Amino acid sequence: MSRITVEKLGKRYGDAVVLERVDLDVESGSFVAVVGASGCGKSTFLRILLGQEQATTGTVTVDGAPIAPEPTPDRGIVFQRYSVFPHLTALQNLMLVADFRDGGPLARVFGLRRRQAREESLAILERVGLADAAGKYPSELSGGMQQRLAIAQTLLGRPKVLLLDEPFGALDPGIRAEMHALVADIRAENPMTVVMVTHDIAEAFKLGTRILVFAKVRRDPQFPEAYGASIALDRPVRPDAPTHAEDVAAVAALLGVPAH
Ligand SMILES: Nc1ncnc2c1ncn2[C@@H]1O[C@H](COP(=O)(O)OP(=O)(O)OP(=O)(O)O)[C@@H](O)[C@H]1O
Repeated sequence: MSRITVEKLGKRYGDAVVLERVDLDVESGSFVAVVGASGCGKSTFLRILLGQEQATTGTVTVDGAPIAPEPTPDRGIVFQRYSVFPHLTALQNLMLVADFRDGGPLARVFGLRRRQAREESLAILERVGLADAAGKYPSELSGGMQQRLAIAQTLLGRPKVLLLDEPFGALDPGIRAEMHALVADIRAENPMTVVMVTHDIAEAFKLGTRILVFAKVRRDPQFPEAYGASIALDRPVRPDAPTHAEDVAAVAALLGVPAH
């Protein structure tokens, strides 16, 4: 597990300020759900946590160390539309991750470890409901199936920090509920720190242990790009208050949407 510390983070693209004064300390093992209006900088924030994007000001550390600019197996991400490798079957896509996790990208895993990697890959395919699709190529899978394969791929990497950018948005409600249960199970098996962006307030309260609302705290109607979003609300999800009615209302009010 990993502790994430964000201090005085700011991000601008040209003259447009996207994020400003973001301060955040995420305890190891937390599940932080981030909500906010479209375009307020949530994905940008995740890309900074991934190391894919540089902050303009401020610092981000994981367990006290700056974020490495290149991907590492410690951090896994699932995007809203994740592209898996098109020239590999579902099983091969997963075995590639197991190879990478167990020995780095150039390592070949032989013998017993390879058999274990295959078994583990088949097991997670089963858990995401793709057992019958092991030999299929991504182009032969529906969008929702590809997304489930992408989720399986990231979970198989057993990242210490899991970043989720609306990973369930395109899935139908039944499958989405199954994926929620899978993420909860995998978290129980392999403790990890999760930051998830979602548009769905109910999903945020269902999965999160803490809810953040990103919104502009300062505004200038003449110059809308002069100020960026920061954390406008930060609430723990209290297990003893199963309906979260007051907190849901506070989040919905900030987002300008009905609280139901
Ligand atoms: N590479 C980039 N260059 C210039 N502007 C960018 C870049 N990436 C994002 N932006 C701008 O930064 C702002 C924040 O974008 P971002 O995708 O982080 O928002 P978001 O909150 O994730 O939105 P959504 O909920 O719609 O996915 C937007 O105005 C976007 O146009």
